[in-house]
Parts: sequence; structure tokens; C-alpha cells
Amino acid sequence: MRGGRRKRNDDDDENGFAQWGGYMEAKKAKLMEQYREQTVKSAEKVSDVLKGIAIFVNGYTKPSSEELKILMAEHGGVFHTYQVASTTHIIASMLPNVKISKLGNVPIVKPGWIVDSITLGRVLDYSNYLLYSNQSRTQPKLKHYMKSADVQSKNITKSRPISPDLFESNEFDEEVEFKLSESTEDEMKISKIIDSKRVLENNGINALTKTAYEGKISIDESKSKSVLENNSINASTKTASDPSFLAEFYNNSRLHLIATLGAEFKQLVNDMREKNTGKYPGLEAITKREVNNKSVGSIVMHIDMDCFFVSVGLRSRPELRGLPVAVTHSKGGPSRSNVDRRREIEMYVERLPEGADCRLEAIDNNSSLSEIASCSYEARKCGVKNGMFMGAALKLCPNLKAIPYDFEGYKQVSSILYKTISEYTLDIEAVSCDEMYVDIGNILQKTSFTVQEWAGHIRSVIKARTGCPCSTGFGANRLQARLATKRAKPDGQYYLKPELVEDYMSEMPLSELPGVGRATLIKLKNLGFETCKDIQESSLTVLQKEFGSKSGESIWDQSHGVDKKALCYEHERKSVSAEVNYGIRFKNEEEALTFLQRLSVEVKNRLLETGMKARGVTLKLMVRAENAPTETAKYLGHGVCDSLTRSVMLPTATEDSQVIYREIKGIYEKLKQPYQDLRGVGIQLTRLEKAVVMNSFMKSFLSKPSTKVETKKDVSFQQKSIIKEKTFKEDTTINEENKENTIEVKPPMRASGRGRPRGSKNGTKLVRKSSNELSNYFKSTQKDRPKVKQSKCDIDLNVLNELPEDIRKEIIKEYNLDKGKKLCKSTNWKRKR
Ligand SMILES: Nc1ccn([C@H]2C[C@H](O)[C@@H](COP(=O)(O)OP(=O)(O)OP(=O)(O)O)O2)c(=O)n1
Repeated sequence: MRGGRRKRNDDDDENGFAQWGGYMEAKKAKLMEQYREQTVKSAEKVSDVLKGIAIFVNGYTKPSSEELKILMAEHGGVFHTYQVASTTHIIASMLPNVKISKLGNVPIVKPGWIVDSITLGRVLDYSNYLLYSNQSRTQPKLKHYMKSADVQSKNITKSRPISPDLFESNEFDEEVEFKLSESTEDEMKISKIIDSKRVLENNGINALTKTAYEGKISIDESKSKSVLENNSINASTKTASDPSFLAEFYNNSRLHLIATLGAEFKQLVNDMREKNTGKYPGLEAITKREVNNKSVGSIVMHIDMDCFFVSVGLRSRPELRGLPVAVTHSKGGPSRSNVDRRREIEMYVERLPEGADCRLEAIDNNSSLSEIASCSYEARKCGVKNGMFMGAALKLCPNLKAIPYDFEGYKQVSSILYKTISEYTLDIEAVSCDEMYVDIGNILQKTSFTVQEWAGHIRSVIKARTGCPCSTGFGANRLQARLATKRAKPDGQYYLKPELVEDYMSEMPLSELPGVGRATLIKLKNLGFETCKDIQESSLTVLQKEFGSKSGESIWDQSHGVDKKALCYEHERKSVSAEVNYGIRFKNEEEALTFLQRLSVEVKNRLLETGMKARGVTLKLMVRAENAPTETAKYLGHGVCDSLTRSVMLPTATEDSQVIYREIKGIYEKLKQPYQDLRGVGIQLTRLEKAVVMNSFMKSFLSKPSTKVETKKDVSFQQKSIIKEKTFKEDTTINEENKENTIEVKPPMRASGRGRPRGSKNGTKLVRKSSNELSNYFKSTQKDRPKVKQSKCDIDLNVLNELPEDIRKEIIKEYNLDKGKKLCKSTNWKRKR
């Protein structure tokens, strides 16, 4: 090709491609031809579910484009190597903004649409899987591209976004809220975030969302009035019965975002440690030539961004720096007429444990019940706190400025924070999107920096890169480092030297100890303990007598600044869940069951991301409390509820949404709660195990019903919404791990018994390990297998040996394998990872 861009007419005339419509067209045609020959013919047709659908996969997706190609062929669809006129859908997990405008009117849909459609055996409505939830059914469009004028003229703000923050927070948000930012889970992939171009684009987003948001709360009555009116038009329509509900709910949930980011960074640190070659560019740049080889031992740094959400918001609002500022959904307004807010608040207060600090003071019928996610240190000087209601905060600080959420900004800053630290060390224990522990022993040794020099260095790098301040605390262990950060904040550093620990701790209120929960605190208060000094002056025996041996010792240790747990670099996932506590209003039993089914798919998708399977399945229900108002203070909120939690234990771990749904449905039916009174629904998967490869024999175990049932009334489930606690820090909801979950499985023999299907390399086929396709694959091809009587020869000893002890025993017992009968060691079914 000659230099510059090819001019089709000239060159194509020369090269003979003109009759094919040009070089590229010819190439496309050829590739499609090749595809049809190689893939379509070789793939075994399993169903016609995807008939009429022609996809083009744009960019990295999960399942990968190769896998999607096979799935399309197996299920009657068409896979296009290029986007052509007949492409019906573009499949993408994440697309840069610039690409979207070039894609024309073809809907851009997440790959889950294909997978779920196959799983459920019918083509699902793709509008629930649109990559950007404000895409119309035909027109790909990002809100980010809209000029501020468009926001009003095109009524983008009309539809009420689903306010998702309620189990723990925004229960009382009274006003209709704006959809402040768009995000998809896949957009959160860390690798894509640090890119100056995006930073610029995102600044654009910030500017836009600011306009929309401030339109709502500004003094410019005319603007805000029309926006508010527009919002209220659709305000009554979106409940959990709406098929697009879940996607919108999670796209707009701040708690979902912070939990997701937290999990991502934990996984990112794992991945980076695995791949690390020992090179740390940041560290190399500051390493001294004459290194003092004497080890300085382990010194723990705790690093935490200051009023994180506020600091990110202020990057584009420098005029608000130094002022009292809060990030919240809205300033609020008077209660709706049909709502008995007073009664609801009274009921909440009645239900609080004695001595609990509650956020409901200073709330009247006209004050905002919108929660403050984060407030600036200037606001804190007036007594405003994170988690307070805006109404109460405004009484303490009438000048308090409200700014909107900026999800994109949080992602960016978190990514830069983690990337920066990883340039020096990977001895990182990720805590959340804005907080981590780091062992800096090696850094100090290599650089000969003092703790203070290092702190000054890293804080200035982070500030320069993110535009946000952070604070660092240092100590001999995690506890000391964390408590040192308290003194460092805001925008400071503090090293709690060993000789100062006992004194420093003595002034510490017991409520500051991370291991002391609310109930323990109340009990300690009742026993006359207020500060760590009170504990230091007491005895270990007294504490152990009151709290038991382990807890007593832990309180004792913490009060002396002792933390025996080393930093944990390997993140191990304990549970995966999906919970919804907003918009739950069902008109009939069928709607409730449909929602449970959707939530089962949602939680299965999250499980899939972890590469794990689960044995424990838990259903959590929030049910309107007796005598609680039917119309909640928060529009479509959960109000005062009783919470029920019930779990079942499966005989073997699963990743199948149908199995999950079956169990969830079973529990739901047993709980016998009226569908009209449901206000919150959550599914949690526990007892996670690494996904073990299975053969058909093992598959049959999946259909066995659950074994154990455990029920508990979970009071904290609901109380979380009243009392501000840092609940998000730990492993709460979501996992966004980024693993390729593929394995090779041997496809079954053909009915004739002659060889493997054509086109499968060495008789193997690439299939998603952690999805229902595998299950479908087995089910759908069952009929093609040679009919053999169920015998022990179906059992792959390699698989059997990999199973957890209890399951192995169960299988051995159930199939009489312990009766000295011979087993075949199958090689046909051996799978490679
Ligand atoms: N229940 C919660 C807890 C946290 N966050 C968000 C808002 C915070 O800005 C961010 C980090 O939480 P922190 O507890 O670290 O609080 P801040 O960073 O706001 O303040 P601080 O400077 O005290 O750490 O997470 C939230 O929205 N809801």
C-alpha cells in the first residue's frame, strides 16, 4: 500500500478488488467465508436460539470473541468478523467514547445477553443488556456526549434513576434524583483507566453532571423547576418488576461501586504480585547507590485519601476548596403528602439498641433525608459527619454546599493511587478504593529514607497525580498505622513510634478500635470502660470473663496497640452477593419470582467473575414491619422492616443460575412472606470453592437437592441503614475479578462412536468453564453419547481426587465405590486447565 490513506477507487481498480466493492469489502467477505467454512461447519448445532442474530464483537469481552463465535455457531446465530450492514448487534464489554460515535445505529450490547439467552433458551430483550443504559434501542449514545443543553431538551434527566444506596444509607432520600453518571462494571477495568485522554474526557463528564446537578439545587428556579418536573413524570414507574431495573440499580449505586472497586483492587494486587518480575520503577528512581543493607524490619504504612468523594468532586470545582462541602444526592424537600415520616422515624428509634448513636435527630417533615456520603474537613469543624442526613447537617452548617457524585472520578483516582504505590512495592494489603496497608520495610532499606521522608515523597506524588490529598499513618502493625492516620488527617502524616504507643493508645476512645463493634461498645460502656486507658488499667482476666477468651484478649491487645495479624497480601474471596433494597414493590407472586430469577442470574454472573463455585446459598428478605407505614418516607425505599435470612447448603458447589434459583425459590416459598410486604431482596453465595472441572457424573450431583437449611433473623441487616458504620470495607458484595475462565473439554463421542466432531482441535473444544453453557453443552449433547449404563466407569478419578473431602466421601458412599469394585481411570474425560 502506498503511503497515506488508501483511496479506494484508484487502488482497487489497480488491484482488481473493485468488483468486490473495494479491498476492505473483499477482505471482509473472505474472512466471513473462511469463518463460515471453518467455524460454522465444525461447530455442532445445539439449538436455534440465536437465529436471526448477527453479531460483531468489538474489543475485549468475556466470553472472548472466540468463544462467542463458537456459541453463535452452536446456537444458530451469525458471527461477523467485521461490522457489516447485516450486523444486528455489536457485542462489547467496554468501549472508549470515541469508538461509540462511529458505530452507527446498531445497538451495543454486553456479552451476557448472548450467554443468558442461551442459558434460558430464548432470546432475551437486549435492552436490558445495553452497554450504556441510556442508549436507546436503536441509537448508541453516551450521556457523556450530550451537551448540557441536551440534558434538558432531550429529557435525559426525566427518568428517575434508581437510587440504590439504601440497605445502609439513603433510605430517606426524599427527592427525585439525577442520574449523575453512567458506568458499567466492565468499564471499571483498571488497565483502561490511567489514560490522560480519558482524564480529559471525564473532566467533560464532570462538567456536564455538575451542570445537571446544580440545575436541581441552584437558585436558578426556572431551570431546576423544569428538571424537577421532568423527573417526577417517570418517578413512579421503575420498580423491581421492570426488566431494566437491576442494571440501572447497579449502575447508579455508590455502595455497589465502592464494593466493586474494592474487590477489583484486591484482585489487581493479587494479579500484579503473580506477574511481577521484581521491577519497581518508582523505587528504582529513588534508590540510593550506597544502599544500607541493614534490614529495617517491617513498618506498616496506612494510606487513606482524605474525604475521598469530596476531594474528587473538588478537582473540577476549585472555587469550593476551603468551604464546607458534602457529597449527597440532593438537598431534599418537604415530605410527600401521603407519607407518615414521623411515625416511621419513631419506629426506627424504637428499634435501635439502647445506647446506640442515631442519625435521626434534628429530622422534621421538611428537612432532607438524603445521606451525606462524604463531607469536607471544613464541614466537619461544624459538627457535620459522613453518613449524616443533609437536613440535620444543614442545621449545623447552613452554608454547606452540596456536590454530586462523580463515579468516573472515583475510579480514576483509585486507579492512580494503586498504580502509584505498586511502582514501589507490592507488599500491599488492599482495603478499599481509597485505602490500603503497605509494608514499607524494603523501600526504607533501599532508599535510606526516613519514615517521614518517604511519607512526604509518596504523598506529594499522589497529590500531583490525582489532584487529591491523602494522609499516611505508620506503625509497627496494621492497628498502629491505622490509628496513626487519624492524627495525620487531613493531608498529613504521622509515625507512631514504638516508644509512644502505650501513651497514644491510652487516649484512644474504644469506639476507634476497629475490632470493637457496636454491641461490644455498648457492653464496654455499661461496664464503665470508655477509653483504652480504662482497659489498660483493668486486667485481661476481667475482659475474658465478660467477653470470652478470644474476644477479651483481642480487646486487651488492641487497647495496648497490639495487632498479631500480619498484613494479608493474598485476597481470598469468601462470599458473593447481590442485594437490592430499593424499588421492591411486587404486584403478584409471579413478579416476585421473576425478580428472584433475575437476581439469581445477576449473582451467578458475579460468581463467574471470581472463577469460584458456591455451596452455600442464602436468601435475605426485608419485610415491612408490622404497623410500619405502607408508603415509605423514602420513595420506593424499604422503610421499617424485619429481616429474614435463610441458607441452604448444596451437596456440591455450583455456578449455575438455575440451581441457585431453584434453591432460592425453595427458601422463598418456605418463608411464606406476603409479596406485597417485601421491601428488600438479597442473594448471597458462600462456601466458595475454586471451580473444579466436572464430568457428566459430577454434573448429575448439581441436580441433587440441598442438604442443610439454616435460618437466622438478622437484625443488623436492617439496622445498618440507620447507624453509620464503615460496612463497605470488607468483603461485602461484589467481585469483579478479571480471570479468563476457560477450559478445554473433550466433546462427547458422536452417536456412531467414530471420532470427535470435525474442527475441534485434537478433539477438544473451547468452552466457558464457569457458565451455564457448560451445563447446556453437556445437557444438549447428552443425546449424542453412546448409551452406556451409569457405571463407575463414568467417574474420572482425577476429578474425584480433586474434590473436597466431604463431597468425595459422599460420592464414594453413594456409588458404593468403597466396596472394593474397580474404577476405570478415564483419560478421555481428563480436562486441561
Ligand atoms: N457508607 C459509606 C462509606 C464510604 N463511602 C464513600 C464516601 C467516602 O468519601 C469514601 C471513603 O470512605 P471513608 O470512610 O474513607 O471516608 P472519607 O474518605 O470521606 O473521609 P476520611 O477522610 O475520614 O477518610 O467512600 C460511602 O459512600 N458510603
